[in-house]
Amino acid sequence: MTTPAVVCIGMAGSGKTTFMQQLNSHLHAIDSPPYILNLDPAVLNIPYAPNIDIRDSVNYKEVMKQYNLGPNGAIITALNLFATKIDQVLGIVEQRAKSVSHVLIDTPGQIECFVWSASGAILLDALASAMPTVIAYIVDTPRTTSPATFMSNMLYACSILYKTKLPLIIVFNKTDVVDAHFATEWMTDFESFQAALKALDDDENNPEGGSGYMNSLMNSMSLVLDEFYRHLDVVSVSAYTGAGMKNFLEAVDRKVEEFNTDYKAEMDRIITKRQQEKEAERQRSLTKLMKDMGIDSQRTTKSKDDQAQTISDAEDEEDEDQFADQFGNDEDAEGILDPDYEDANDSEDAMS
Ligand SMILES: Nc1nc2c(ncn2[C@@H]2O[C@H](COP(=O)(O)OP(=O)(O)OP(=O)(O)O)[C@@H](O)[C@H]2O)c(=O)[nH]1
Repeated sequence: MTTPAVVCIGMAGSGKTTFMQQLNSHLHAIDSPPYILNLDPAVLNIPYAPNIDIRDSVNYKEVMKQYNLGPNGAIITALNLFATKIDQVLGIVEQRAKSVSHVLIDTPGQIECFVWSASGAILLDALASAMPTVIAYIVDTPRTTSPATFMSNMLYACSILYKTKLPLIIVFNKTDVVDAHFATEWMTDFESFQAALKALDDDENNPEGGSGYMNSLMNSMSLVLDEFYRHLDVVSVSAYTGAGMKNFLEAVDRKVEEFNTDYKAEMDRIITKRQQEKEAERQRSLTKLMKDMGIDSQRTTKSKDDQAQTISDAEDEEDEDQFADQFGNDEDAEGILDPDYEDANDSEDAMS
């Protein structure tokens, strides 16, 4: 499938939801409407109409009450509950994606709840195995003008790239307030960033000026980031005015190409693993069923020398041989879900 999925990730208040709204309007205006998923269970109002909304299947407040959780724990648990439905959701998305230009996904502002949770990984893996998937990391440009904050933000983006292994676009948002030129310059010209760091250090009145240790750390970090920047696409947008949406879509196209050439092999490995896990699960259920029905297990594991009595017997043997080749060790086929996921599965009350 070639319709790309764009997953919007960004710190709280960076403008993900507004960006999604603007992108949605832009795509409608150019007559290529997207399909939209909201994965933020705690959001109150969404200024666009999502096609699939996590809030329709998981009641966030009920999750908080039932599990006695705080806001972040409840977001993670809500995502876990939603992940139990991923096969159904993906089936619908794959079906609908055929008739839309893009699949857009909004995520919670608590980045770690999504990127670092088991359910976030399951959702992203499932998505990337079905269609080219690109991360749009939304940055609040006016809040990133100091070199130290800028570097922290870029390190966060780097950790997302490292964790998801998906192509990443840095989206400098709110450029109607502050032009992102300073940021793009820092990313392309190492010396200008060093100069900004030095100016910060020389300014005695600036509380962000660091100690000798901090300065040397920031210098080393900026060298590491220089390598990270080479693999990125950077765009400046204003989710408020709509500026930069065309550039963003062009960047998505470039990243889709990169996904197909660089990331597909890794994704294919994940698909194969998932198929093996499914097959192992099927086989486990079959073995259990046969045991429950009192069918002699010897018959299913008879030696190759035994003569097949019927055609179906012969086919069974073939299947079993293939299975044995693939799953000599049952442990290889253990489920990909964490225990939280299993626990969440037990709870029907929080899910409507
Ligand atoms: N000036 C300006 N304000 C923006 C822009 N994009 C978003 N905002 C404002 O920034 C604030 C946060 O925007 P949201 O879209 O709710 O941010 P979010 O990242 O979805 O927030 P969470 O859902 O809490 O993580 C709102 O007041 C928006 O109006 C922009 O491009 N320019």
